[in-house]
Amino acid sequence: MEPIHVVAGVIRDVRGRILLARRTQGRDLAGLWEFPGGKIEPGETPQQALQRELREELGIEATVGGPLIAVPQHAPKALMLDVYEIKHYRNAPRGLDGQALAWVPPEKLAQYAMPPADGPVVAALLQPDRLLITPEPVDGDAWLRALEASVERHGIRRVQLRAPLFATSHPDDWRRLVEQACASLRGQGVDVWINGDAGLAREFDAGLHLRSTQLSSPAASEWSGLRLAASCHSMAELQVAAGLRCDFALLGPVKETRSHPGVVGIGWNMFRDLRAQVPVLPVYALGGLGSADIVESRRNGAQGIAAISAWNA
Ligand SMILES: Nc1nc2c([nH]c(=O)n2[C@@H]2O[C@H](COP(=O)(O)OP(=O)(O)OP(=O)(O)O)[C@@H](O)[C@H]2O)c(=O)[nH]1
Ligand SMILES: [Mg+2]
Repeated sequence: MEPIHVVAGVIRDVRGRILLARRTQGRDLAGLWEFPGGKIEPGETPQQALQRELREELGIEATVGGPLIAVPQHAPKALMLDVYEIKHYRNAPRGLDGQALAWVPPEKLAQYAMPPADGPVVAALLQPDRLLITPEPVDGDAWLRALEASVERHGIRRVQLRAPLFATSHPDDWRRLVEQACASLRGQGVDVWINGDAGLAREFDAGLHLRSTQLSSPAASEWSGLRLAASCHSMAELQVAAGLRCDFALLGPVKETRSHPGVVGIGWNMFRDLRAQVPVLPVYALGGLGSADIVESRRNGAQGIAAISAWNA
């Protein structure tokens, strides 16, 4: 069955607060908060549909801006939640269907109970759209300096410290590098994640980025209290990541990569289809992608791009 195409708007007031509407009784998902909007009718463009919905539901005349993210969802209902920024609008929004309205500071959005597909929308508003994954160090000091420079040059706000070979062959050097990297990246305002090692994540108060192999035997007690993210290659792994309430997952490879030559990517259609199985979970796309792919990734339901090669040059 074709998914229902739903358009919704991010409407801000002069203080930067965002408008949520509460779904009224007697409809599906009653009582949950949502971004105002509704279903596209035959013959309408998404922008026309959104203008009409906002006129009908809120009494405003809106100018639709750029797309934020389009979240595909398979179940419980097949839909595509296609969200746009509202550039400006005339009239003060009112709940014309009797729905309650709330102006919510962005950092408080997570306190409102929303439908599953809104999870990635809120993440797209609040969290970084690019995630840098480190390469293996050759020389530790050079690795650290290069990391700081890449973060600066590419405007990176989220980093995964990953070096499985070096971490195994030089565990003490790796621990020291992780310590230095955490200190310096935090000074640059970066959210730091550590690949695979719960002990290091705990010691340096970073998130734990789970390898896909760790998802097959979840060590819930060892990970308790840590922020979790996960690398996934299949629907089953994505479902484990969602079950662990990961902050986000990585899914790929979308295209063939320099680090894995000869491994064919899954492509955007497959990416979208897989991520639609776990609507609530923010998912970065990776594999042969960089800054130029962020817009397309958002059209396919991604939080953005994760990459080694693109941002370590
Ligand atoms: N407007 C809106 N709909 C959402 C959001 N998240 C989400 O899952 N949906 C789902 O998308 C569908 C939107 O349909 P709707 O009920 O608002 O449709 P509508 O305004 O055209 O009115 P209708 O109820 O008369 O059909 C619902 O199944 C709703 O649960 C959201 O943030 N905003
Ligand atoms: Mg509606």
